[in-house]
Amino acid sequence: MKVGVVGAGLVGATAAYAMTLRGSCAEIVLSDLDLRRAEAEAQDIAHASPVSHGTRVSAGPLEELAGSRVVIVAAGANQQPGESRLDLLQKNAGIFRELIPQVAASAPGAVLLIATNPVDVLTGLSTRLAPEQPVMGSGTVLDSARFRHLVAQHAGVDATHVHGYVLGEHGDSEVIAWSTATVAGLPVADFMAARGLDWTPEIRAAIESGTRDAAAAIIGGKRATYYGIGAALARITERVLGDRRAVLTVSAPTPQFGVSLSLPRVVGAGGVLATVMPRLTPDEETALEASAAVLREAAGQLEGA
Ligand SMILES: NC(=O)C1=CN([C@@H]2O[C@H](COP(=O)(O)OP(=O)(O)OC[C@H]3O[C@@H](n4cnc5c(N)ncnc54)[C@H](O)[C@@H]3O)[C@@H](O)[C@H]2O)C=CC1
Ligand SMILES: CC(=O)C(=O)O
Repeated sequence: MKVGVVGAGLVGATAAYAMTLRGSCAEIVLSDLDLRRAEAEAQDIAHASPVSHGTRVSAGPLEELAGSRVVIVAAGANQQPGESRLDLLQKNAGIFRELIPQVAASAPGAVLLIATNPVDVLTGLSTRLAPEQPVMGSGTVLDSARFRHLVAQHAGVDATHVHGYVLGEHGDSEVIAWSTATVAGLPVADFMAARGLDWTPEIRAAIESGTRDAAAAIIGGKRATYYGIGAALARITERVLGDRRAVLTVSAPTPQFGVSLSLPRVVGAGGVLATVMPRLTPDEETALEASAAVLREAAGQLEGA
């Protein structure tokens, strides 16, 4: 099972490293405009292979993506401190208009997994640029992981026993859907009460801002985020390769909202197999519609540009 990674920068290389350590696939090919960088990253990651799962890791031009089952796209500019993801739109859309048709031609049939920001708008653009190809974006898989991590920290449990979804934009308007959140199968407030833990509006607000503002905080401290997204991309890729039918908040075009955004979706071979619309509170529904409106406006800026 072969996976392509286009854009061998911090995100693409970290995703390849995560897949190598996890044994997600048999072969990884890295491609980048800067082929020397891709070759150096591939060589460095390949040195982890004999002491992990023996994954074959190489670098090459886009043509070498042929035969990939999934191609992760992480090519393009990242945020500078103070920039929003949407500020990257015109620059990265310009890159995608040239790149995505070439990726699709090189790896027909592969699921395109978009990571480049603003990921929702670029996922929508990619579905138009590669109409024959299954396309999804990493969306709020990372944000949902950040949310689960923070709830788990407060609850004092392993984060794999915390569930809950962040919906809408992977960005400032994202919706932290508390109504979907559980710890050990209990609504969060019930779990905290059962364990005698404080559960105040201030604690909830801190978890919300810690989730929404995580990227800005990390970029402020070390200029980029890559470990969380690298692991998330490996996980999504494995779910496609293994046809695992995992429920993940990936981004995909959503007719109900007229734009690509994140909702819980069943992910397996071929990408998104179904969407599961959660039962939200009225406030969450309003926030989700507002997030969709932000994305529709951003997507509208691409038309004719
Ligand atoms: N979806 C998510 O949750 C996350 C998304 N990101 C996004 O991922 C993207 C990449 O970020 P980093 O890896 O930190 O940036 P980076 O600057 O380290 O790497 C970007 C790479 O893209 C390459 N590139 C540019 N144009 C290309 C083209 N036409 N063809 C092939 N390669 C090309 C560059 O040569 C560079 O190696 C950014 O847009 C960033 O905002 C970052 C973190 C999380
Ligand atoms: C940069 C980015 O999108 C993130 O870390 O969430």
